[in-house]
Amino acid sequence: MEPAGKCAVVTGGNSGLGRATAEWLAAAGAKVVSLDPTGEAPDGVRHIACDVSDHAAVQAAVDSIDGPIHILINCAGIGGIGPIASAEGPGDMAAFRKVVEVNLLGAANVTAAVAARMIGNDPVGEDGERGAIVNACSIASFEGQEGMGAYTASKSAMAGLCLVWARDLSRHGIRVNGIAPGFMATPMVAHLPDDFVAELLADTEFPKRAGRAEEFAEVVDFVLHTPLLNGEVIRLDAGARPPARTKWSMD
Ligand SMILES: NC(=O)c1ccc[n+]([C@@H]2O[C@H](COP(=O)([O-])OP(=O)(O)OC[C@H]3O[C@@H](n4cnc5c(N)ncnc54)[C@H](O)[C@@H]3O)[C@@H](O)[C@H]2O)c1
Ligand SMILES: O=C(O)[C@H](O)[C@@H](O)[C@H](O)[C@H](O)CO
Repeated sequence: MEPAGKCAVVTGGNSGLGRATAEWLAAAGAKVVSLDPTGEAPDGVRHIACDVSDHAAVQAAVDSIDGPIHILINCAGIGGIGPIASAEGPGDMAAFRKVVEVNLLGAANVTAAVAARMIGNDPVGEDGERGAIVNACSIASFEGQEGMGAYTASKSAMAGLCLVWARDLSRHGIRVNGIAPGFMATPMVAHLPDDFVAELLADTEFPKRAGRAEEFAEVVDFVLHTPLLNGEVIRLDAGARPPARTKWSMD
């Protein structure tokens, strides 16, 4: 899927990985729309204020986009830390629900609305491709650390859904893939203490540094331009396999 002249929806396109991807898509000649409840879209990107966990708002936002939609990047996401239970009692189920509602159900809301539109697109190129969808997964899709239950629930589901949604949509010429980053330097993780981050990065293989948002956008570029890639989740984590817990997180 060549972005030039296409329409791309990026959720969470006003910050971090989504913003870098929206900027790359716009520079590549796509018409880009960011669905994000806060912040400002990059130059040349249309912003629709939208909470992806609000099903009706998502449908209205997608309906307000004229013409075909070819590309969807599901980047909207929030973090959340807390054990399922502790000596103080049960874990915070409202917080658990919120993370799953945004990261998982939000992505499902947008994918349902956008994919339904993609199905009506004219087929493009020798394969007759109609659309391409990329899900922001996480290293936590595979190795969630202590206290990361809600986030891991959402991100392991997002990874699992790449194949299922690819299977749902293959008959319509729509591909679905995921990218699973390790620690990326974005506003989402800017509040984390330096010693915690240092310990995480020490566990990477090579290179031992945080990823840059532009490196995520470069993998999106590769995914969009590689027609044979479908139902796959690409790790982008410098070979990191996080331990169960960091020294920092121990009591
Ligand atoms: N930064 C990392 O280390 C890292 C690693 C792996 C995966 N991820 C995932 O990548 C994605 C992007 O993360 P980031 O680091 O760029 O974070 P970020 O906080 O910089 O950007 C996330 C964006 O999502 C938006 N957002 C939050 N809730 C939303 C909602 N309900 N509806 C629509 N938009 C909403 C935010 O306003 C923000 O603009 C997330 O799904 C995150 O889980 C991040
Ligand atoms: O998805 C993310 O926002 C990040 O990758 C974090 O999950 C950390 O890198 C992880 O805690 C390391 O185990």
